[in-house]
Amino acid sequence: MGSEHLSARPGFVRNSMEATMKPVLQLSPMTCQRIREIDQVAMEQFQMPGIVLMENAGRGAAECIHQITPDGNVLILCGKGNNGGDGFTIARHLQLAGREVTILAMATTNELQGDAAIQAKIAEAAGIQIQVIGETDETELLSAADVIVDGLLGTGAKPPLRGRYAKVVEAANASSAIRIALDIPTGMNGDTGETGEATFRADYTLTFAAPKVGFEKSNATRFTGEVHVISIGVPLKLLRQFSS
Ligand SMILES: NC(=O)C1=CN([C@@H]2O[C@H](COP(=O)(O)OP(=O)(O)OC[C@H]3O[C@@H](n4cnc5c(N)ncnc54)[C@H](O)[C@@H]3O)[C@@H](O)[C@H]2O)[C@H](O)CC1
Ligand SMILES: [K+]
Repeated sequence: MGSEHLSARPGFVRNSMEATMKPVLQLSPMTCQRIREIDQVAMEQFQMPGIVLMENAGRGAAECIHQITPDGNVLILCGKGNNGGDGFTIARHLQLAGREVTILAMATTNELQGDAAIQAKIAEAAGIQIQVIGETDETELLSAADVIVDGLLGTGAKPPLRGRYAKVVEAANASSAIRIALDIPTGMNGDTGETGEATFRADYTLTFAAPKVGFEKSNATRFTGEVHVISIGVPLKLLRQFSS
């Protein structure tokens, strides 16, 4: 029996957020440095390669994006670091769910390093459309998007934005698309909540592992929008080590 008949069967659990498991332990807000310590402990003490953390982050974020915006084309802005790597990962999972996905990358794949480079190569092999800034009409891409995902900068960046990042963020803010930030709205300091003149104004922020302390600062919600915490799949024992 083809899968298309499965959903007709009464009691069939459709793929939805309800079907996605949530950690039993929610971590309190943390600094970016503390979050990076979670990565380090996961890799060094729990033998979890970084690419596994990124795959978990990307898949969890993709499921949430598909739940928040069940249809419409998605433009994913990918920076040069692992925040961008999350974006490449998300693109594959949204494509798998049948969504129309385009990536606007701030660098070519061979300029990327580490886990981000791996995810970008997988996305390329998967045939996902990747446009590189400066080699495409980004204004056209941004104005045509129904959903814009901000995978430009995360915990590894400190404002003010350098180079073309500010222009892309301002063009995204001017669009009528639903805006979803990955981890931290680009342009915001995750520790202080301070925002520069160009800060991604998100309707939703999907933040990894734990909320960032900066999100609690005044007027931060103007840029984070509704915050959802996305699990990166580290063991409960590790979460317990980091829960205050
Ligand atoms: N444990 C977790 O939560 C996990 C988080 N993941 C994701 O990884 C990013 C952090 O990645 P990292 O490579 O350390 O840094 P970024 O991608 O945020 O940025 C680095 C990148 O940006 C350039 N840069 C720095 N400052 C600026 C600036 N002011 N203007 C322009 N460009 C800047 C810098 O040169 C680098 O190229 C985290 O946020 C999560 O999204 C993992 O995927 C999973 C585990
Ligand atoms: K971001």
